[in-house]
Amino acid sequence: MAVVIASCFPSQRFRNTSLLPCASHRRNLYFTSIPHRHARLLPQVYRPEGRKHCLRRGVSRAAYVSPPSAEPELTSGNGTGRSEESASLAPVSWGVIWPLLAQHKFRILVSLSSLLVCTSCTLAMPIFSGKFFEILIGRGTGTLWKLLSNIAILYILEPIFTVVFIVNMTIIWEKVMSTLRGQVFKRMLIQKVEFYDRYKVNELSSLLTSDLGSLKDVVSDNISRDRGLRALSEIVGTIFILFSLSTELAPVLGLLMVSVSVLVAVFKRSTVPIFKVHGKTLASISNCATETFSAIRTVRSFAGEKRQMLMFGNLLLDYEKSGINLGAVKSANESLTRVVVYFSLMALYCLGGSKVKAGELSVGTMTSFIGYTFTLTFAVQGAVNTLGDLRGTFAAVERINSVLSAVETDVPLAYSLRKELEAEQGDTKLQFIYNDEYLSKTEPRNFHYKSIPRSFTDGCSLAWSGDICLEDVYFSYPLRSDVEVLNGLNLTLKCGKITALVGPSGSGKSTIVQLLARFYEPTRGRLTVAGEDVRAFDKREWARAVSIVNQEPVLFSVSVGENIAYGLPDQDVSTEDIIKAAKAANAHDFIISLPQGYDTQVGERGSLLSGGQKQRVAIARALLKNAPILILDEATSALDAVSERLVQEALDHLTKGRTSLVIAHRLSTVQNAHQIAVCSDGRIAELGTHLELIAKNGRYASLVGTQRLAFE
Ligand SMILES: Nc1ncnc2c1ncn2[C@@H]1O[C@H](COP(=O)(O)OP(=O)(O)OP(=O)(O)O)[C@@H](O)[C@H]1O
Repeated sequence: MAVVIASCFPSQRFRNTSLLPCASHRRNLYFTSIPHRHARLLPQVYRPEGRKHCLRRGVSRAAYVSPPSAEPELTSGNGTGRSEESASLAPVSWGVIWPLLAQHKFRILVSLSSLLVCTSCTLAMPIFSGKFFEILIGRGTGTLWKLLSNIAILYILEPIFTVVFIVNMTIIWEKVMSTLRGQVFKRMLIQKVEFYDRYKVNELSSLLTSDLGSLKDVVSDNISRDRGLRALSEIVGTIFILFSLSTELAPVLGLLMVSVSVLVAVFKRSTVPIFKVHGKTLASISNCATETFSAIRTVRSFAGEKRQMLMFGNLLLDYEKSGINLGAVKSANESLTRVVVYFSLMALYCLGGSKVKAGELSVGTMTSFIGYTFTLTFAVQGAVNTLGDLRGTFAAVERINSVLSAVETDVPLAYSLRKELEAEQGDTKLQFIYNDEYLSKTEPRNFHYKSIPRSFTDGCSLAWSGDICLEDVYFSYPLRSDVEVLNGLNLTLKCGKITALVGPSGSGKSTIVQLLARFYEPTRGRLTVAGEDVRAFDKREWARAVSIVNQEPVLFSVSVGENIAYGLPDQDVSTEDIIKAAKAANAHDFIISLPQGYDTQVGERGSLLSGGQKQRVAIARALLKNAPILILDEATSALDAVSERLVQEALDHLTKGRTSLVIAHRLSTVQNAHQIAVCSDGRIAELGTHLELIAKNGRYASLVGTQRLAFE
């Protein structure tokens, strides 16, 4: 695979440079640097010190490019190339968990050995009890003190090995779960954007917390005495000892086992739907609470508290009902289990008692038998409870797998992420992030580009020097595939110039933005940069070539400085660079007046800042990113006059030298654009300058006339 580090020249010029890959086979590794003549193509706009435009650090910025002769094979349709195999690989399955467990072979060995020792101690106790009674009634061999000292050794060894067992099991499972959680999170991040249209944020976060939590608990809650593996080993050991003590009495307890097992099987089958309903209702409760609190201002403004309470109350009733159903099934099973145990004990007393009376069985053996009955009872009940927990866990795992079945994986994104992670083995403590065995397994086998996606440096330098074109683009949103939003749209965004996009609501303006950002791919037609299809470029790296500033910029709940530094998420950004970007975005003055300056926390989604302040932080972030393509989606429409002036100044700075697409409804913004495109019914109906379009007296003139493009 050809690897070129940080080349800033357009890919079509590979043939003309002395720094070309030196072999034609794409698996060879190539290193090169930026030819100066191409670096000069970059406009003289704001660049943080120390940052070499498109040049990114070391191997981490390695870019995968094809040999010059190969033409890119673009994936068809939405560009996924997903295979059946990938769909069948569930994110939480034995196939995924086994390799994670296998990394802890030594600990597993220690755990199983200590389990063997502590179970043997537990199982030896009833035998010693029997011997104790034999000695008391004068029939036993050996002294009482010798017996008691043996019992004391058992009492010391059992807790010690229990600790060793629990500690090791806990370490193994916590490590496995961290990796699994990291992998599921990663799996979510590589889904296509429509995945996030389909599922609520809260549903997704509960998969990571409560559903995966249930998988974690099934081990951590079941490593105590009488549960899980320990219960299972006690059951096996007890049955073995019982048969060696008395072949006549053992079948009585065997009957107990069979009965309980049948009950467990019935329980297992009957509770799956109840567990599912219970889990779903809990998720709805959590959704309702999240939605209410995140939209609290809307709730207040409509006096909607009562409605929200009623909605929440109804969900609580559903949860209560499913909880009671679950409890009823559990209690029926619990009492049936007890009935079987008591029935078996009675049988044991009758049969065993008569054998002792007839001298066919010693009192000690009978005493041991009674002891084992209780051991078995507790162990079987523990195993039943574990099975109950497993039911809940299976339901949770099924939920995770059904949501994360690979249907919506954004394969090109997954591909570029994997390559980047492979090249960048970072913090050893976070190896589960970098260890990408899982991603490579989930990557569909039939996914390939005839040539490997080109690098950011290619896409970036092309974007600095060439036009961006939407060529005969058709598009419908995956969740509404019957509605064609774009119908053969053609639009050229001239390099380094501002294109304003206007049009009636719902005409497809924001959809064009989503396609330019490659959140979605066109169903037909293509997007090109300097004549090259954008799908030829590495998707994550393409993201670095496009900056978007929205009407409602989303900030992270960290400090102002960290929010600005997010413009370069993989780099250590210096304070000077952050301040420089903030100054250029007209944000520095308000930031230093905040209580902790650049360290001030902005609150959830930036709620502790005003709209104009958030907007300027977002612009500073975009300035730091220094991407060649800029999209402003109604960036000033929600601001008052003063804020708008400050933001507009910052935007003027930001748009300088970049290929910009501006969606705006203020005439002042629109008429200063180099060209104006009028979008209507998913096409560009008119294109020209303000004066040209007014003279044409068409749709644009009518938009201005009807004040849908507002004068200030
Ligand atoms: N995620 C989505 N899934 C399905 N349909 C969508 C989605 N987003 C937008 N649409 C639909 O696509 C059409 C175009 O929407 P778009 O947001 O591009 O219009 P717009 O011109 O930007 O409108 P406005 O000026 O009101 O923001 C609309 O009919 C809208 O309902």
